[in-house]
Amino acid sequence: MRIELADVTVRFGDQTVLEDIHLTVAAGERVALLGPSGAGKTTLLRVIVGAVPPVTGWIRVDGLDPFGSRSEVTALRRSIGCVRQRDDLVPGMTARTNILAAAAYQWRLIDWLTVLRGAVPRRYVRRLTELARRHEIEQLLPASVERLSGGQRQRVALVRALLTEPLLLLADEATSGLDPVRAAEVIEHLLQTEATVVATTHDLAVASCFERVVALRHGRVVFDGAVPEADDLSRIYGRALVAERVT
Ligand SMILES: Nc1ncnc2c1ncn2[C@@H]1O[C@H](COP(=O)(O)OP(=O)(O)OP(=O)(O)O)[C@@H](O)[C@H]1O
Repeated sequence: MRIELADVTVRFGDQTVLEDIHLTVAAGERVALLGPSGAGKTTLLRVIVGAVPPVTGWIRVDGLDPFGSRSEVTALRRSIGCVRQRDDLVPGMTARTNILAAAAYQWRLIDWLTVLRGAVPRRYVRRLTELARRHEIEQLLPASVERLSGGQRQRVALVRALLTEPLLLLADEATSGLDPVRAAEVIEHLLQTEATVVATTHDLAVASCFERVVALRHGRVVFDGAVPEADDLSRIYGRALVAERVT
């Protein structure tokens, strides 16, 4: 999905959180949104999904307005998958049920009944099997999510986001709290999808896995291009922040 933002400014009360954002992401592109805490990364994702309205500017996702008519909003929400900062898997439920619940808004009664019996509705069987294999969570599906490690939970959250075949995948700090090896694995899995991907991160090592980096600072785009070298970043953020790997 192609994303276009022009002249987007967001304020919360007196605080300007995003200022004059101009950004175009081509269909199929993979973009890391890099920046220190409070830079406005999550807010930018929330603008794209229509959760936070800008005070100026406009947004189009595949030509649709996330703040437009009900049919536009419904079409967009069905085409967008999200992996959140702290995965919001439901405790007490298995990984399989958590993943299937993502498709709940598309369910018919027969699907609900199938899931209540502990099975996968027929129309999701093939896709769940394929995704579970690709993202190496087949063995984890029957496990209660509390028993999974952070990296396993993030892979379950990723499969949950992909089950509905999103054209746009938004990942908000999908690797936070993971060690560098597990973080790299999650990113590798994230980048296997054919969807357009926009992923926020504090971490330059994570950002460097992407073909394009958009860096935010104090709500403004301060870099947009191929993965910057550390020297470029030190100009952008100052040496102290780079030393902390933009945390
Ligand atoms: N709903 C809200 N109401 C008021 N202020 C908010 C709201 N959401 C975010 N903010 C503020 O906007 C600023 C940017 O927040 P945002 O979560 O977008 O930053 P971020 O770059 O994603 O940070 P982090 O990496 O820590 O998640 C912060 O100062 C935050 O406190």
